[in-house]
Amino acid sequence: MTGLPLPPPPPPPRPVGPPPGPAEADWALFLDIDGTLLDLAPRPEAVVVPPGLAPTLDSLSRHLSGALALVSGRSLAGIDDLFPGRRDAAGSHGAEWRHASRVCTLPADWLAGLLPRLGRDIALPPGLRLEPKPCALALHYPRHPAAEPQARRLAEHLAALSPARLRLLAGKQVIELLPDGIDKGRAIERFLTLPPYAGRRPVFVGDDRTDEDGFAAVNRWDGISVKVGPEPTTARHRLASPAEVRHWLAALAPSVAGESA
Ligand SMILES: O=P(O)(O)OC[C@H]1O[C@H](O[C@H]2O[C@H](CO)[C@@H](O)[C@H](O)[C@H]2O)[C@H](O)[C@@H](O)[C@@H]1O
Repeated sequence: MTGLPLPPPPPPPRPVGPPPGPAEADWALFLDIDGTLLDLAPRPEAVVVPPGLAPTLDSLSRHLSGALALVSGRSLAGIDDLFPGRRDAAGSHGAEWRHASRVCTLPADWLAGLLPRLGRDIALPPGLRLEPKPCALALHYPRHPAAEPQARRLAEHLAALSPARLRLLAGKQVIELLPDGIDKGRAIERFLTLPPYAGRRPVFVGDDRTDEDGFAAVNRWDGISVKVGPEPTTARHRLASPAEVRHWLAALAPSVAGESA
């Protein structure tokens, strides 16, 4: 009996090595939060910030003359709850952005129009948790992997209802709606046009599919892209876990080695 040929197996993760260290003084360091700096938790509010991590970031920031920014899917307010100090950051995947004292947030009338309808005249699948942000909406389906198609269908429905052009972004047990044209790569490139980031070699560490835009941008700038975890990636270096990231960061700034792991 002849059958159709089997499709080729998916390519294995690229054998990329660990990132270099210690930090060169001309790096611009961009760090994702969930799954990178912090271990994942069942709920966004359940993550734990190890006590030595913020001092490590502060020390590295000084070493890099301030060229360190957090680049996260969390809102800026959510970032500040975890890492106080109004650090440079891109929040909501870049829909919110803070550089020194300057803050930019995209208008989000589309979200104000949709939110009241959710659960009232738009049904929510069981197990779905909504996380509204200033200009993005995350649909979490924790511990319900089977809910992913329903979450995706709902997100597509909401995007179709919205007068704004939106994009869907799939992360770990989450689908997010955010304005079209927003991604972490653009957020990083925006920092790279401004002091103290301009002229430096970008380094971006992230763990999720939502970080691939950031890796692509950093690769274009001949920077150092670091994937956390085993999944396929376009990043050129790899670390196994957030604990490895924290060890690597501590070793980048020798004066604080061992504080944050
Ligand atoms: O870009 P990041 O800093 O990695 O943020 C991505 C999303 O992180 C949060 O959700 C994720 O982490 C939670 C805590 O570990 C986890 O419970 C959830 O399943 C993950 O999707 C955050 O809630 C989102 O707003 C961020 O976009």
